[in-house]
Amino acid sequence: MLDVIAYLGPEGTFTEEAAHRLSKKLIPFDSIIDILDAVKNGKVDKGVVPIENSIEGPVGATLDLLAHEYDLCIEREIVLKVDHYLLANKGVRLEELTDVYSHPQSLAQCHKFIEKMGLRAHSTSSTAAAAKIIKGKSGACAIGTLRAARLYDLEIVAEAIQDYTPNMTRFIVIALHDHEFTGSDKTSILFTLAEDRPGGLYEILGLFAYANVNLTKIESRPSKMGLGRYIFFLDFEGHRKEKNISIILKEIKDRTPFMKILGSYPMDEWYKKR
Ligand SMILES: O=C(O)C(=O)C[C@]1(C(=O)O)C=C[C@@H](O)C=C1
Repeated sequence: MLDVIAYLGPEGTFTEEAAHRLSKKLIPFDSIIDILDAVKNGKVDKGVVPIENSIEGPVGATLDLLAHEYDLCIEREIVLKVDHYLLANKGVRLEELTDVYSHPQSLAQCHKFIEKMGLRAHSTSSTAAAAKIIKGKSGACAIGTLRAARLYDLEIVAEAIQDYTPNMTRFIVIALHDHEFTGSDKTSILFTLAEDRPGGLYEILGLFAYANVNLTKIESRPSKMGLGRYIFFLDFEGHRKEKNISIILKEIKDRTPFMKILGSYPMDEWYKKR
């Protein structure tokens, strides 16, 4: 039985492309919080959301919702190569364009192009939403996918307009439970420090170095408790049920006021080929 997967819609988004790697039974949602809600309430089996990009960095909404609002698991990661296309209504020439619409992440990943073209930028809930919005809109263009051009009958006026190439976005698959041991896994956690003192973060990171566990990502996000108070997000190689990892996680739990294990899941092929 194919899983029913929630993704950031409408049809034609990069998140849809990532979700298609899991299943053909996809349901579009307008926002990341709606996707997490659908997973939490059992309306879908899983949800696919973006978590970081190689140009723009973290997707704050995903990190903040997983930290503060939802107790859900990361079951898998999907790394996608993202090429942004400039889409416009049929017959419109590049020099006639004045306004560009797209998801904030896409606008940021194409910042130099937008500046060079002198376009006014407008944020939308997704790239495909932008493609629908510009239909029939004079002087308007959208940054989106090849599929969105076909779905919404738009012309491609410029290709691969992102500021840097390759441009990769990492998505996570959110479920109620995380993955069993597969032998080449990653684990994601978050934690806060008891106090702001020299060596506080070093002591936590040192637990991994001492156990020869490789960290693949560290990110700090505001804890919302005041300036200078952070939540730290860590990704590292290994499964939470492996003995050496479980010992580290117990140590962190004993030394920090707040720690969450977001999940253990198979490492995407992209990381294995690096
Ligand atoms: O709007 C889309 O097409 C999305 O899938 C969202 C999203 C994102 O939020 O990062 C996904 C991949 C790209 O980095 C640009 C936008």
